[in-house]
Amino acid sequence: MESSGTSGGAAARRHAAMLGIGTANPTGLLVPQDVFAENLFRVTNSDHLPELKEKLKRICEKSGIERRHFHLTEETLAAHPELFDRELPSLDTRVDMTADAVPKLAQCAAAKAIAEWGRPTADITHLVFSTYSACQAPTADLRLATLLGLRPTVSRTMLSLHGCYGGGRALSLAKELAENNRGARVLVACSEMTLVCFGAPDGGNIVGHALFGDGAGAVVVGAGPFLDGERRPIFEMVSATQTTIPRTEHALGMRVSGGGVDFHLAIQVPTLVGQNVEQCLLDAFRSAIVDDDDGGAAPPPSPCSGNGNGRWNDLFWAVHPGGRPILDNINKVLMLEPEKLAASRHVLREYGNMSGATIVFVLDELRRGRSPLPEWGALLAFGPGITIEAMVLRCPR
Ligand SMILES: CC(C)(COP(=O)(O)OP(=O)(O)OC[C@H]1O[C@@H](n2cnc3c(N)ncnc32)[C@H](O)[C@@H]1OP(=O)(O)O)[C@@H](O)C(=O)NCCC(=O)NCCSC(=O)CC(=O)O
Repeated sequence: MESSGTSGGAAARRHAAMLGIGTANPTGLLVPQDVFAENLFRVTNSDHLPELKEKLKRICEKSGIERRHFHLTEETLAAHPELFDRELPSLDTRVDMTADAVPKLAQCAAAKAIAEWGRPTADITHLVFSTYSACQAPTADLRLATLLGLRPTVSRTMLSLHGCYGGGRALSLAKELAENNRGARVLVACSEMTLVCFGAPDGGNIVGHALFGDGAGAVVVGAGPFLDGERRPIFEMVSATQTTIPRTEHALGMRVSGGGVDFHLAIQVPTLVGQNVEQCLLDAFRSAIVDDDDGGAAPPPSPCSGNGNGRWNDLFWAVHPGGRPILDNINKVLMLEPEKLAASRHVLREYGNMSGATIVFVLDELRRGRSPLPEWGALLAFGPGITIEAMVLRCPR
């Protein structure tokens, strides 16, 4: 596998850290998963496809999801039949609707992250925005910067169509920006809305219907020295790697067409992720170097095989819950105790797969947990490529 790693250069570096985390969901619709198939087939006039409806019900039952939030309401769908009638062109409608809704949802999450961070919005120096819903320029990051009142000098980067690894990539980029620009404070925002891919169910998109939901996550990232009023770091971002699994380009993908964004999810995705994840983790831990001036912190656990010695269980885990079998496979390959993936399963259950934003929900859930976290942890996110983002995290004592 091709793997690129960043740990930040010479010794005595200051690792970037997450200084504020916020999440948001649209207020439009909260749909319980057990009525999702009935609702979807009714509102899209698809009840003439009973076998497909039964299949969607089976998939929903096995999804590990209990409810999902959506921006689209039944009223909006009634006014815009092009959003579910694939004979009608709908890209204009989708572009118009997402142009405002996607950055506004990001604004809700970002406002929470900035409030927790504790410094004025004007202190944000960089913005990294990730979404699979960006179809026009100026891009959604500029709209978000305007909504938040960021400085005109804020340095913006837009990540488009990275899918579920967009959150991991944005955090990794934020780490590099923070560690290499003294005083930088980077706002990461991921905002995902299914209205860009919503359509009447057909055989090709049935799993996506059962999985994806709407949500936004935001994180303020900075490296020391820390400023007056800043809260103490939530998670230190010690090292990060990105790995592409060779010859899997066709397994997972998105494509913009006249009818919006189509998702392709091959049935092999959970197996492919399971087969490759441990090597990515080993690479990420190998590139982790601890600061000399780190206050006497123990070094990260040395890379280890999951075959029996159980060291992976010494960590806390922030894993993108791409789907229940993905979590099951990771659990099995790394021989994790069941509670290690509890935060990921909780987010999957309560919100579904919100693509790139999901990892921020998992981080938020982890730090809110009742019991203290172990010192060291691992973040994993996956998406088209197949691309795996891995990051070594440290929970400051
Ligand atoms: C769909 C599932 C809930 C089904 O659960 P199980 O696999 O345990 O159950 P199962 O084997 O009985 O399958 C139930 C039915 O779903 C069908 N099925 C399963 N996976 C399918 C797929 N990828 N495409 C089409 N059909 C699929 C099976 O054939 C079966 O059909 P029948 O009942 O007719 O026999 C699960 O496989 C799942 O969550 N898969 C998605 C994982 C995934 O690819 N996630 C990545 C999301 S994208 C992401 O996170 C990154 C990104 O987008 O960037």
